[in-house]
Amino acid sequence: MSAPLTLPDPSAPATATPLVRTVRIEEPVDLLGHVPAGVSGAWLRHGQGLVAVGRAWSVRTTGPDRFAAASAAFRDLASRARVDDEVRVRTSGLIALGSFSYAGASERPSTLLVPRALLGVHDGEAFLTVVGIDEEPELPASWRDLFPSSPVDLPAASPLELEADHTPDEYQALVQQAVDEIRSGAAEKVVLSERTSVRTPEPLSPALLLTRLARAYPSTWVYHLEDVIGASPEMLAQTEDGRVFSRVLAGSRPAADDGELDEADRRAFRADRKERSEHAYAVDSVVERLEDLAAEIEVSAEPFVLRLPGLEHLASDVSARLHEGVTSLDVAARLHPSAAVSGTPREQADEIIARLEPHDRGGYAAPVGWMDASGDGQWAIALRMAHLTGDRSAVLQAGGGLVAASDPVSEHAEALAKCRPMLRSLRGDAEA
Ligand SMILES: C=C(O[C@@H]1C=C(C(=O)O)C=C[C@H]1O)C(=O)O
Repeated sequence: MSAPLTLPDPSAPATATPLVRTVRIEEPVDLLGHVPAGVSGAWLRHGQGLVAVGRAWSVRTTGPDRFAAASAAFRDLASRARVDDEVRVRTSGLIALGSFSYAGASERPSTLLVPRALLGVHDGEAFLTVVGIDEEPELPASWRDLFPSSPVDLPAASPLELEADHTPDEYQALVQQAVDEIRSGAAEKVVLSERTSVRTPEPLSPALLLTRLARAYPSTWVYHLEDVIGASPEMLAQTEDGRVFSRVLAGSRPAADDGELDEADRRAFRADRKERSEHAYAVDSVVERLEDLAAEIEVSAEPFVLRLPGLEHLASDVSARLHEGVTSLDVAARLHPSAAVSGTPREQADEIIARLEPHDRGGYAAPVGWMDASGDGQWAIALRMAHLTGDRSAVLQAGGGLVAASDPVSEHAEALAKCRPMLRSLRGDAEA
């Protein structure tokens, strides 16, 4: 295995001292109304969270130890931090946003980044954090100077140009090949995915995409850092006060956008043997690995149905008491990739994925989130996402779990349904 490569930002020497100041904003703040055009990162849910501008410090890592290397660099930075925080809520003070790559062999670096400034809302309380490296951070006269209003949402200009890596027939043949390998005993579950390249008529605006995603999918964790952007329904590792929470999704079906779903229909989905087995692999993968880091693990007695616009998932919540000193990123690193995004057994599934998927997954299906100086934080799985690849180009990626009973046509439909949140936000309309 290659040694991990750690690339600290050249502007931040190893002795860098972060000076952090968080001040309360007395007036109510509509966070989604203040995602500025130059946003450098974001984490949004139910209208709360963090919006970032600039970069005070960052570390980039690659290789199988990319999590540990990034974690060590941030811990080192945090040990020197001087923090003046009058708000003292979960997301105030020294915060790093992060996006990791799916594979240890990926060429795309994983990043932890401390922004120059963060606008935050937590439990209705608004605040501004500013960070200086080796110098006092400057507080602006008004928080609006750093976080002006979000770009104005214009109606869609003209249609997107879309090109999937495969034709529907080709993708279904790949699914069939994976299913055949599963039937022959090579693995029990494999999560295969498809990429769709998009060209847009107008330059892409991460700020606009974020506000659209957060407004249309308020219950998801909407994220952006570096080249990834999306609206994830799946929480890999959330820690607070010595406890860890993980929401495992596996087993999906397209659903109506609104209107109440027939209860009998939903019961049938929950009872479906194929969906349940797909789901069980994912839950087991999380529970087994959590055992190394936590005790008193509790799992939802029965999977519940998580409803999103256009899609439903079987979901289980897992919680546990963390062993002393274990950080949110330690948990994310241990759980990644769970069988919700790789398969079972993990090594065999990842081998099949690397063979059948034509491209490196980059940040797709990998941890994305934030962490504070104590190591507490939230790491979602970067799903329902795009890689921003150019001024007017992005690559969407989505897939689904395959077991011996999977059907290529419905799997293809599921992968397409999972692209809809990003397609809709790219188009700026309700149709996708
Ligand atoms: C792989 C994706 O989603 C994952 C796979 C699911 C499934 O197979 O049912 C459901 C949710 C996610 O864990 C994706 O969105 O691309």
